[in-house]
Amino acid sequence: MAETMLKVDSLVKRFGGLVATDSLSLDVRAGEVHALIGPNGAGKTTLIAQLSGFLQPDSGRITFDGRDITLLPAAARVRLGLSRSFQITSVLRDFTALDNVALAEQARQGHSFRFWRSARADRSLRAPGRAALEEVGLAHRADDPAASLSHGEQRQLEVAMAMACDPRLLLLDEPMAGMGPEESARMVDLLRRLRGRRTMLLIEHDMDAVFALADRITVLVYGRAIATGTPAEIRANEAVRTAYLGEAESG
Ligand SMILES: Nc1ncnc2c1ncn2[C@@H]1O[C@H](COP(=O)(O)OP(=O)(O)OP(=O)(O)O)[C@@H](O)[C@H]1O
Repeated sequence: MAETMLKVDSLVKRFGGLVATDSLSLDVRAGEVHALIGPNGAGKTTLIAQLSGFLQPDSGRITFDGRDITLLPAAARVRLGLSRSFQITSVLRDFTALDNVALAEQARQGHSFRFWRSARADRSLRAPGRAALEEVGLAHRADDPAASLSHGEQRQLEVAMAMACDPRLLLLDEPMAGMGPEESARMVDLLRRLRGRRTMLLIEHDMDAVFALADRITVLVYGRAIATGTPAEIRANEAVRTAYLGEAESG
């Protein structure tokens, strides 16, 4: 069995009286695409925020490559190879696709976005930037302003921005959000190409995409993991059908 890359042990996060992460444990194995699904408000985003270091858990432990990272700041996690895909709002619209990737890389290295001029000029950032654009299928758009990219291409750009940091584990927070069927299919293709080369934790509402991509799926309901298994196991799981899939299918 593949080694465990990320391990979450009995994680708890409360917002006042609400337990958003409720004694949650899960593991992500090296090389797998692990999807996290669950109804609205299940706690998916809250979990990703704790994994990436934007939220501090109340208790529990997060281990990455055998190292306890529970209290590590976000930037330090990125340097260890744990990278969250950028949100579309962090794409600078007047900058080219390549500039955006170079800036993301520079920001991850701990520099400020204020020094964008040097990022533009810095050749050491441009080669990995081009490679990342190549990897997501956007090389032909490298010199176009981000504003001229379609919604789908901007989301591909977000993935390239995360890839520029050469992550060992990529946290993808709803990469298909707001996409039409064609754009979604393109993103599924992209993630399928990355599969095997990158370990991914994927949060996604698009069940077709999840079942097409995931090696394993964890189902969250009210902050708890009610099941983890292969897509076939999750489909057949009675508790999951009742709590989520049945509801989604009938609704
Ligand atoms: N900063 C916060 N303060 C108070 N409550 C919060 C905060 N962030 C999230 N919550 C609550 O925690 C619960 C989990 O929210 P979260 O956004 O993690 O769910 P989700 O599974 O990502 O939902 P969605 O699929 O709608 O994005 C929800 O009840 C939400 O209202």
